[in-house]
Amino acid sequence: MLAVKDLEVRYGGITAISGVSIDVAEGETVLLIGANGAGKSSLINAIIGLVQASHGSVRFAGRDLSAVSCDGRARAGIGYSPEGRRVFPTMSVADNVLSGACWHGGASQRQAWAWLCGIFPILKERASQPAGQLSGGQQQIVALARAMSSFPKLLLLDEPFLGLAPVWIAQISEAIRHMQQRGTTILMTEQMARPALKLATRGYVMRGGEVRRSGTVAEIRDVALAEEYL
Ligand SMILES: Nc1ncnc2c1ncn2[C@@H]1O[C@H](COP(=O)(O)OP(=O)(O)OP(=O)(O)O)[C@@H](O)[C@H]1O
Repeated sequence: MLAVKDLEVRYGGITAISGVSIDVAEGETVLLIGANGAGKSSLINAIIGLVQASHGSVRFAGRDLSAVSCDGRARAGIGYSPEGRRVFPTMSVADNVLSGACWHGGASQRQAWAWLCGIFPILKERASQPAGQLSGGQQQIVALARAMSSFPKLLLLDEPFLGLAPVWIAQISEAIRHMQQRGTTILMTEQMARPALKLATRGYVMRGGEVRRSGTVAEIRDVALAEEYL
């Protein structure tokens, strides 16, 4: 479903990632693990189109995305939950969530809202409250629901557990399992290897902007846990 080949991302004179190639097959949950600065966000941002790759290619469902805009990639079926949640703080919880599928018609948005409130009852309880007033865990739920609201084929989750207490990690993990049961393909980054390894089928370990190891969860577990320690 996703094929990244020999990707390079530069910020001026800084090379954030280079020579990165990863594949994600339909229905898989693939983990990108690595410490701060490993290049995980740069890779995710290049896939969704927030940063321009200086070399290499990203293909989604057989289509080269190099000339496709960020919102074109979202419309093509890629959902994205950014590192640090990035909710719109003055917009209501409901508007935040539905902004993830703003090109959908009203019926589809109502269906998404009902579905998401069933998974996350807090969305309904806080629907009209400004999202900036929520706790970090609650904001992560808003960010995840926003990414899910377009019923994406591929879900990109950038550090969904960052800074969260165990109770919120459990809720986010449950929602990720829900998306897995729907057959959604997932690519997630994490520094917190332990909860992420429970969700993934395969993974890549990144360090210094490069993929250093890849394999099944069993094959990368030791290296991933060492990266978590780092
Ligand atoms: N906008 C930017 N301008 C300059 N350098 C950047 C920028 N964003 C990231 N970098 C650099 O690129 C490298 C990779 O950063 P990136 O954020 O992709 O890593 P990461 O693995 O996601 O780390 P973190 O978990 O801390 O976000 C780092 O050296 C970082 O300092």
